[in-house]
Amino acid sequence: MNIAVIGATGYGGVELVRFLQHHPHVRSCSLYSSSQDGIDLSESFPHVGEIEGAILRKIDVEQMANEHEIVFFATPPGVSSSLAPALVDKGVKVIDLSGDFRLKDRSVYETWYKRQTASDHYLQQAVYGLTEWNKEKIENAQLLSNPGCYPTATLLGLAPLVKEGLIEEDSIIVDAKSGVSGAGRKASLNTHFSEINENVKIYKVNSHQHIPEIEQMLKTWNERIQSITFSTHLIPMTRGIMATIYAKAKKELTIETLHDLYKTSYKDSRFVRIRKPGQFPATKEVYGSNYCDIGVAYDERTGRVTVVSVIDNLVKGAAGQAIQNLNVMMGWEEESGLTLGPIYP
Ligand SMILES: NC(=O)C1=CN([C@@H]2O[C@H](COP(=O)(O)OP(=O)(O)OC[C@H]3O[C@@H](n4cnc5c(N)ncnc54)[C@H](OP(=O)(O)O)[C@@H]3O)[C@@H](O)[C@H]2O)C=CC1
Ligand SMILES: CC(=O)N[C@@H](CCC(=O)OP(=O)(O)O)C(=O)O
Repeated sequence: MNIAVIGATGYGGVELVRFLQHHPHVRSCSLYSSSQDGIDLSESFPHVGEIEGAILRKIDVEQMANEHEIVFFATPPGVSSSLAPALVDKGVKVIDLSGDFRLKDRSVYETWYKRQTASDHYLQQAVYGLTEWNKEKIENAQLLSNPGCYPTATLLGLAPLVKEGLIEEDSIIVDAKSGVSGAGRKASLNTHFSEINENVKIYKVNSHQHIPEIEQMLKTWNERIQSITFSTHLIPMTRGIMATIYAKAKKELTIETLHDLYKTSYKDSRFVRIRKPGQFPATKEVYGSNYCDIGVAYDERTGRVTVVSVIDNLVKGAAGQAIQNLNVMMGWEEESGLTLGPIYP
């Protein structure tokens, strides 16, 4: 299998390289850069060591289509929507980590991302890669749109409740926190040390681009869901997302029924772990791994459910889930290359 990674010099891309290096079905992959062709990836990232194919190559879609069966995009918005269609037309399988193909309605993308994306033909063809809940479509996907980091944590946390119709459709509130690597490697005023250290910042209030992505998926599970309240915070850590989700139950529940629902919903999901009643996950418990860990609670006084869902934004929230999707698309074992557990402490 000839694999290519575009954007290998970024955080998502180099995380793909880390996993692909140890993937049992991948012998080598070619790495592409729009700004550093001819340079060895280990110049930017000494931790990857001396690897085959480490010399970054210039992006040339025609030549890539001839050489590769699979191309990953780990690039900023706007790149895959302009380059991927030509690859797809030539029969290449594309896995895109950016948001370019996630929203089915172009006008919604333009409103939230403030830019243009690909034509409807490709948007409709793209399969949303929330692996645990979309496996049948992923198996046959040629253009795979990997979910955003916050949507992955949020949707895995909400799915059992929404699918079972257990919560009031207009009552969902998501309070999410992210480590700074979620913003990518490029330096910016908002993410440099003295802005982040000993600080917590809320950002993109009611305007985060992941709001329509989450709502789009929730609506496919329950068409009565219209909108959610979703807020994001930057916290002083490198990796990790915690999504704390609140919703009003339609009828009285018990913690036992809730816990059973989650256990049953994810009984065949290798990468989703449900905490025992009364226990909740922390981001360090998934650090560096492809796990999504979930804890649930029911407050008898208010009739509200609380769900806590944690992931590593660069793994289950990006490169790990992308490789999980590659495995499903190729008919390989779903956990191939992803079996390493979290790093702790
Ligand atoms: N960081 C995260 O936790 C997550 C990120 N994502 C998404 O994944 C994508 C990559 O994110 P991340 O790795 O964090 O970002 P980074 O900023 O760390 O890396 C992006 C890479 O894209 C390449 N690039 C920039 N402009 C272009 C261009 N015009 N054409 C081709 N390549 C370009 C750059 O490499 P070079 O200059 O070498 O070409 C750069 O290293 C983004 O869309 C992001 O939103 C999704 C989920 C989680
Ligand atoms: C901490 C941080 O800044 N996170 C980024 C995640 C961006 C991302 O993953 O963007 P797409 O999924 O839309 O490509 C953010 O909140 O915008």
